[in-house]
Amino acid sequence: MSIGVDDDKNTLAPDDDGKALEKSWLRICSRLKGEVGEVEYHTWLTKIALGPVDGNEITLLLPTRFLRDWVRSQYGDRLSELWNQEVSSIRHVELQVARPGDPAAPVITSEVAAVSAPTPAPLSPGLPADADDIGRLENKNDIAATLDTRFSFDNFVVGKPNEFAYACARRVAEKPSSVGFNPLFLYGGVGLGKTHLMHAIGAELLQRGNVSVAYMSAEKFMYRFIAAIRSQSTMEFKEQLRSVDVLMIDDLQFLIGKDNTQEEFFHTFNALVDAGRQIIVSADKSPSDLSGLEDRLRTRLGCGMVADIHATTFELRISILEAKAAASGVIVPAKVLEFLAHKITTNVRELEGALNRLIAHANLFGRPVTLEATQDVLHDILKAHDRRVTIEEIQKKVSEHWNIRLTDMSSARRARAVARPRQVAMYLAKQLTSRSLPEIGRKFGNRDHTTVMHAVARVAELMERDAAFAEDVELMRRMLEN
Ligand SMILES: Nc1ncnc2c1ncn2[C@@H]1O[C@H](COP(=O)(O)OP(=O)(O)OP(=O)(O)O)[C@@H](O)[C@H]1O
Repeated sequence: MSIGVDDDKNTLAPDDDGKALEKSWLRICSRLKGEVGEVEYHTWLTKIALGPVDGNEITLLLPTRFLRDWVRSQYGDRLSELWNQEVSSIRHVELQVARPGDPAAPVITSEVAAVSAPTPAPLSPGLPADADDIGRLENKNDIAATLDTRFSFDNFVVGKPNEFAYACARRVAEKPSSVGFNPLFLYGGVGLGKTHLMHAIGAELLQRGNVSVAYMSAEKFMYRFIAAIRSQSTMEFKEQLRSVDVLMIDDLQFLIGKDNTQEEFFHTFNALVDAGRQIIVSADKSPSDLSGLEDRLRTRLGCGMVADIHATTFELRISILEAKAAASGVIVPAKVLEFLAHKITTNVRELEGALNRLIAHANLFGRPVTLEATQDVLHDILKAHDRRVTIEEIQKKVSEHWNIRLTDMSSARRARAVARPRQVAMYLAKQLTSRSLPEIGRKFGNRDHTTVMHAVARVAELMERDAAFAEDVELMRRMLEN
């Protein structure tokens, strides 16, 4: 969940009392302001506050979850780059929700920083902002990480592609360490809900009480391990890890090629499983496909329950969007949800990000969400997902289907046998690409954008009235999308 960059330039002095960081933060704020402009900066970025630094990670705090998610999706990478440029030892920016009275509570916000010289901030590396979401652990701070309370079983939308993984996760949350479910190995493509399920398991276990849970990414595991070696406290680190009831390691593929960390993980893994503790691991591939991991580790990882999260289906994407739209309280028309589910197909995180942007826009400007507004607000995202269908392909397929000449897509002929397929092609160009109306018009013999608008409206109207025609157009769309 943290954002990282790689580069080595300036480093943070070990005895830095926070002043250098404050100065860096001031410079970052002023650069950001210059880059995004006054309005954006004041809308989204003035509420960020400096949190603690822990090794190569700096925490930035935001007052609400909504702002945290927004800043993460829109500015996360840039913040990370800017921090790394300022202090090369900082490779990760962790965005968290601040809590009042938190020991690591923010003192320097970007708002303060942007207008006046700050007073020094106490940058004590205390508990993370969501400290009480952490499982009960001896020496809590060292190995525990926050569980993200956004991710629960209740808000995980279940469909065919993920029902098995979901059932396994629930089972482990109810009865950890059952034979056959230890380890639980969750795998699947990027952004399909592995982390969500792990956090949900953690939250459920903690709610049931009396267990200690540790969750961390494999990357964090490695950094902690290296830090322990540096500070000559590996024994302590091992003991902490081996004292938990449930250990969850996310994105295990990160350990490929990191032989020493793998070795350490292998021993921890064995010690925990042998002691009857539960291990939950996620990765982007199945244990047998994780070439680059040691064989003995792969074999052990595959010994328990291996559950695959498959790519989403259109139906699942619609259900996820419906659930998230309902939770936001903003009315998002079914047409818009379908449009998004058609356009963004591979990654739920991106799908969610697109919806969040629409919702933020609607909230900010008090305007209803419409298909037109969606195409406008999400122009950049849609463009990135557009590569599959070009207007030329649409014209070719439609001409073949209605048996007209390809040149008639641009000709001035107005006979219905030609004009109707041309209108359908314009309609599909509007639906399946992110080209603007004037751009589409140009591709159809330099027609005016109002002609395209008329064509789009006419085809939509005909589809409402004529089921056979609607079926034809839908068939075209599916053929073009595949
Ligand atoms: N079935 C689902 N129901 C609700 N939300 C989902 C579902 N699947 C994924 N998400 C959401 O999509 C986003 C990405 O999910 P998550 O971080 O769990 O993916 P991941 O598989 O761990 O990705 P990565 O491979 O990048 O680690 C999260 O905000 C999560 O809540």
